[in-house]
Amino acid sequence: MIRIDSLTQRYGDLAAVDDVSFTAFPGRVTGFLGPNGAGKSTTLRVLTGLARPTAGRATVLGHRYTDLPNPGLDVGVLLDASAQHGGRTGRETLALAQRTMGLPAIRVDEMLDLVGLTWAEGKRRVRDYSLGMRQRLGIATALMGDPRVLVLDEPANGLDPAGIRWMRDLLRGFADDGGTVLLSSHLLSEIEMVADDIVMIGRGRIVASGATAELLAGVGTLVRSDDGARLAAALTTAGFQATVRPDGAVATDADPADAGLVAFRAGLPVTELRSADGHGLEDMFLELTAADQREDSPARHAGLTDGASA
Ligand SMILES: Nc1ncnc2c1ncn2[C@@H]1O[C@H](COP(=O)(O)OP(=O)(O)OP(=O)(O)O)[C@@H](O)[C@H]1O
Repeated sequence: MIRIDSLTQRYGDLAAVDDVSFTAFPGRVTGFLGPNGAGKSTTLRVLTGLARPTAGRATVLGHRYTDLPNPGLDVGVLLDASAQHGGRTGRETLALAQRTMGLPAIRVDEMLDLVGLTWAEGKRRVRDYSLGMRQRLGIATALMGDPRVLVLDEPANGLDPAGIRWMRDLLRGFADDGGTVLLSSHLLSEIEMVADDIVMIGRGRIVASGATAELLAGVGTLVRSDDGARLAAALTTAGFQATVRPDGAVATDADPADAGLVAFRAGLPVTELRSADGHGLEDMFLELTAADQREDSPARHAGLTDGASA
């Protein structure tokens, strides 16, 4: 299990991570989703002891990462595959990790096999690896100590479609065996395919979190009039959740009949009214991110911003 509790990380005036709380549970893949600069890497750096937080706490299996005696045996980490030492061969990279963790030398060959790097590729220097090969090598290092928790920052970067499927199957298998997986991505399609739970972050704050299926089901109804802001306000006043999408339509948890009635009572002619089922996570992600970037948006009052446990 991974717990992030009221985590804040400031750089000068910027709150790169602003009071973020969520939990990643065993047996589940938790997708940490957000646009560039949202605060994902900063959160993962604090979680893995590379940065000290301004406030709050991040723990793996109940401990701070830096308090784990041999962290590689508990948590596998891949933060930046391109940062691996270019002068070492893949095999040397793995051998270093194997010795650091006090594991038998056979683990090097086992891990090369597991991630689909050949004997010849293992002998090549990392600087001659493609990004996809570096991701595979990074995964091999992360899995070396047979950990119960995996923390991965954008692991699909550089992988070809077959590699992406391989990664997805690997993470699924790891979680199905009882492991905890936290992976960050700005690729909605990637997260949607693999994550049981999603934590969405925008500008350092959680904008939504929960089971992937529930987040999708929560989209509800789409209603449009010529004044989206007034319509959203009327729906919110009537006790419904409502978010103005970038295209001006309002997404609400009211059913279509209630949404139509609220618009009628507010004197707003409805130009479109339909179930929003079938909207992909991408729409929702864009809505929530856009909403997060507007101060005092309806979404901020819609119960989607409480940073509840995933
Ligand atoms: N060491 C630092 N000093 C100052 N600002 C920083 C530092 N590290 C990160 N930031 C800023 O904090 C914010 C969050 O960055 P972070 O790298 O955590 O985002 P991210 O969600 O991982 O984005 P990406 O998908 O682009 O990797 C950004 O505005 C970034 O410029």
